[in-house]
Amino acid sequence: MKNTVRIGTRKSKLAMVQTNSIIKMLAQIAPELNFEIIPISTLGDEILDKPLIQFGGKGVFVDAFEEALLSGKIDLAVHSAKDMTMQLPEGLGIIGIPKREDPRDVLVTFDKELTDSMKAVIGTSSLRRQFQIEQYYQAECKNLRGNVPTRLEKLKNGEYDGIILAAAGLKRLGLMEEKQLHYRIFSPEEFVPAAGQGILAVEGRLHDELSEIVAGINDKETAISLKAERRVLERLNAGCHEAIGVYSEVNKDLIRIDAVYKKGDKTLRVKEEAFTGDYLKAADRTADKLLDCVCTAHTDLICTKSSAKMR
Ligand SMILES: NCc1[nH]cc(CCC(=O)O)c1CC(=O)O
Repeated sequence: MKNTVRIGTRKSKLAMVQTNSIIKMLAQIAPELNFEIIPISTLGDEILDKPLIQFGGKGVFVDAFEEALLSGKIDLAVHSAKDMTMQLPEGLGIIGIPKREDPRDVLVTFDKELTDSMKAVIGTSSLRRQFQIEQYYQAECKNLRGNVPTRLEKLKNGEYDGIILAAAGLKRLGLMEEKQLHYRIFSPEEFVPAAGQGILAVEGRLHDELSEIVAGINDKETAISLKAERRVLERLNAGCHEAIGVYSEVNKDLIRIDAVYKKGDKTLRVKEEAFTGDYLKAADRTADKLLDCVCTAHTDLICTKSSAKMR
């Protein structure tokens, strides 16, 4: 096997940090390998003035990588799992899934904390974040794009009273303890994260020698969680233009899945629990219940398995 592995990554600082952390893990299990980082520009990085939903959704961050992987220009690509499309091209797959970083969402404010039910202009382009933050504040959501440091700059410039970011990105960039910033961290129960949030996924060509090496970085529980969460999205046929949160946690023999879905004026919530080995069945049941309710239920809120209420 060639011993220089070329790893494609987006150019943002977060993408670079993520790629370097994967390289560190790989270097530990395969010290004979060398790594070269190949920065790749995607449509999603270049068009910054529109919400993603207006120009093709999630795929805009990953298509260029898949071409590069298939043509052999790169050997691996490092992604935030939550930005990945459901269908990967024939021959490619997620071959490495390390332990999940903090999955939670954080409301970041500058110089102040928001009080409950206060009127506030909130920066986020995510429909999932929009409908959930409305459960806590009288939020008027304004589009917010760009990489994490740019988003924080826009907050500091006073364009927003608060912005919502993933704890994972903030932590990876060392931006979770900035002076003057306040962080309201929501538990996954209070504010359901995006499928795959906080998880890194290494994409590569299936069944080659490298894929066996990369599998060495896998965290079993994270891998199960990611598969379960992605399965729910797949069954709902949900792209990033859907207001949907899916979060799962594996605890030894048990997996719990928690999903919220806003469709029209209905807000649906489903909780499932199953033996870990049945994680796909649990994901299917979660999706079935959501679909069922979208089609038939009169109630605008359902809770199964437990009585957690959204506010
Ligand atoms: N949509 C952008 C994006 N994709 C991945 C992360 C970082 C968090 C993660 O790794 O899941 C972010 C930033 C954010 O949502 O705050």
